Amino acid sequence: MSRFAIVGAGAWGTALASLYARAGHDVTLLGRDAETVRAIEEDHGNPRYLPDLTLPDGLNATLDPEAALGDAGIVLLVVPTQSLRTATTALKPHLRRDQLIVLCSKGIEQDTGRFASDILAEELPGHRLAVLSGPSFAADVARGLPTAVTIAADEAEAADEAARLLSTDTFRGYAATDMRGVEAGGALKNVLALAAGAVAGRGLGASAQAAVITRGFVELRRLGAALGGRPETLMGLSGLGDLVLTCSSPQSRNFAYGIALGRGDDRTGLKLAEGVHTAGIAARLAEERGIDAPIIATVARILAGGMDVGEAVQALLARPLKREFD
Ligand SMILES: NC(=O)C1=CN([C@@H]2O[C@H](COP(=O)(O)OP(=O)(O)OC[C@H]3O[C@@H](n4cnc5c(N)ncnc54)[C@H](OP(=O)(O)O)[C@@H]3O)[C@@H](O)[C@H]2O)C=CC1
Ligand SMILES: O=C(CO)COP(=O)(O)O
Repeated sequence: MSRFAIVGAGAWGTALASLYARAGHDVTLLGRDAETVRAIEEDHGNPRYLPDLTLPDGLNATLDPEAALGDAGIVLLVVPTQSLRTATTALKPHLRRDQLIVLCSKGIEQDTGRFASDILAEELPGHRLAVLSGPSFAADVARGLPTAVTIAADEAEAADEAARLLSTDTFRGYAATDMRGVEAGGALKNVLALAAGAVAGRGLGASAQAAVITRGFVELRRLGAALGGRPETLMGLSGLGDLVLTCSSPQSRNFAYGIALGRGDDRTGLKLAEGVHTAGIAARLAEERGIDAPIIATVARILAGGMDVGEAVQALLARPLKREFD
């Protein structure tokens, strides 16, 4: 059994910690909020991020980075993308080159256009990295429901090894060598889920929602490929698979945020929706590369306050007709 350290005691970090503790691994969750750490240790729960779930007995939580990371063989980084650089910098003195670092965030750093693996390469050069991404709601994984994800590393053997280490009897990891494609799919599907949610929230109908998901997938494939992802990765679990999940369930925080946008509801206090932080930079990356991505650009404009959802729908429908496949 391996020693796991999981950084970030939010919904996804706590779910992955539960998964690996149930599978018999020695797991320590590193939090930064004393009450959350206390609740995990003493009450076997994380009411702030995963209410109504009982966490397994063997799951430890701490505020002390050295206690969590010191003798861990596998370190999962599970913080929001915009916090990843700060979190990594703070942990640097506690991390070792022989540890496998697994990146679980889904987004693009908004000031730099960097993905998680770029941030790690800059902040912790020479460390072994894997990316874990795919259709996987925290509450499902924490409950032990069957889940399949992509686990990518630079080399095939390293990816196979990471997938073996990170799979359990309910959590099936498919190995891949296209880290960039996996990261691009995970980041862009969140932006598209905002669009699909806005369509649902505005009551535009199931047909419009299917159109947005399908045309959104065209944009994910175009931009994902321009950013260096392989077509088959973008068609896989971490691309199409996660797009389907996130664009079709209010359990998704991005879809739920989109619903609020579509309804014109107040969005203060909603849970983390990574797409809100990724939309602007994704639109900019598309523009810089000459990639046609009107849905992503429209989401970015709505979030920046440049148009409302009604105007956005009119503008998208008024675009010149074109061939479906160019
Ligand atoms: N939830 C899900 O179903 C899934 C989420 N993901 C991805 O995982 C990432 C994390 O999401 P999720 O756990 O759901 O988010 P949550 O909002 O539920 O939790 C985020 C956690 O990160 C902590 N955190 C934030 N900044 C730092 C920092 N600088 N140092 C240490 N801890 C920090 C927060 O601490 P505090 O409480 O103190 O603010 C909080 O515990 C996102 O990129 C998301 O897209 C991927 C797959 C599934
Ligand atoms: O990434 C996820 C599912 O794969 C979680 O989606 P949300 O962040 O939208 O809740």
